[in-house]
Amino acid sequence: MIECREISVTYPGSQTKALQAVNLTFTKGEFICVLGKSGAGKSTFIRCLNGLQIPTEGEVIYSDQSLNKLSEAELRPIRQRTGMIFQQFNLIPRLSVMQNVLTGLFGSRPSFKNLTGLFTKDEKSAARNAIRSVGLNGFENRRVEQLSGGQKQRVGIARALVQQPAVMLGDEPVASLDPGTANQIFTLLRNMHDDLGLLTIINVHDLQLAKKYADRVIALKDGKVIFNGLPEMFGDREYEETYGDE
Ligand SMILES: Nc1ncnc2c1ncn2[C@@H]1O[C@H](COP(=O)(O)OP(=O)(O)OP(=O)(O)O)[C@@H](O)[C@H]1O
Repeated sequence: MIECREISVTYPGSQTKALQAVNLTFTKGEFICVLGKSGAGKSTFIRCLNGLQIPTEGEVIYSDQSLNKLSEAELRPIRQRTGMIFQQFNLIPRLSVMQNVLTGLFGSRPSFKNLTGLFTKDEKSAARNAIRSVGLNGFENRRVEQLSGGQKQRVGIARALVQQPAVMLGDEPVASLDPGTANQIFTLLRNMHDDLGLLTIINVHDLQLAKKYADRVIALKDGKVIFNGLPEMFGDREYEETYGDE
């Protein structure tokens, strides 16, 4: 479904590669966690998967299309089917839960419609269903700034869900949450993944979460893949290699 062929990223003005010749293949139905210490290249990697970052070398193939070769207009439907959740939630704090979730539909509508802020009955109903499925029934009109971190991430997930994603990407989505809430969010993501048959790829700092929820673990170090396999094969030696003296 997604294939990374020898992708490398060098940021302008930087001497080092943030990603170095990464070769990986991802299939529908897989739930994958990407581990690595700060600066290992996890965010850069996730951003390459939906065309937010175009590799300086190599290419990402998404359902037989090379992302390098697509125009912004051609990338749009791919991004629309790719839900993305973030560490800092990337919500609009002063707007309601409902209004934030509806922004997930922006990519599928003509821009002039987004300027009006008007949504159809069906769109509102889809947003309400997404809000219900993340456990926030009754919070539709609550302003996001009044919610806890875990509730905010649920709104982020509902916004991704309303896009009817085939792929769900997460860039450290639980890094700002306490361990109990982080587990609840991962349980929600895993259930959603199983129900909808998604491909889910999530950056996470916490090895225990990766071991508990992932089908496959990938570890990055200095932009290189140093582990790619079953969570139970990621042992002390792999931990030491990934995190070193952290
Ligand atoms: N916009 C940028 N310009 C220049 N260098 C960058 C940029 N973004 C990231 N880097 C560098 O690329 C490398 C990989 O960064 P990246 O953010 O992908 O790592 P990460 O594993 O996600 O780290 P963290 O967990 O701290 O977010 C780091 O050395 C970082 O300093």
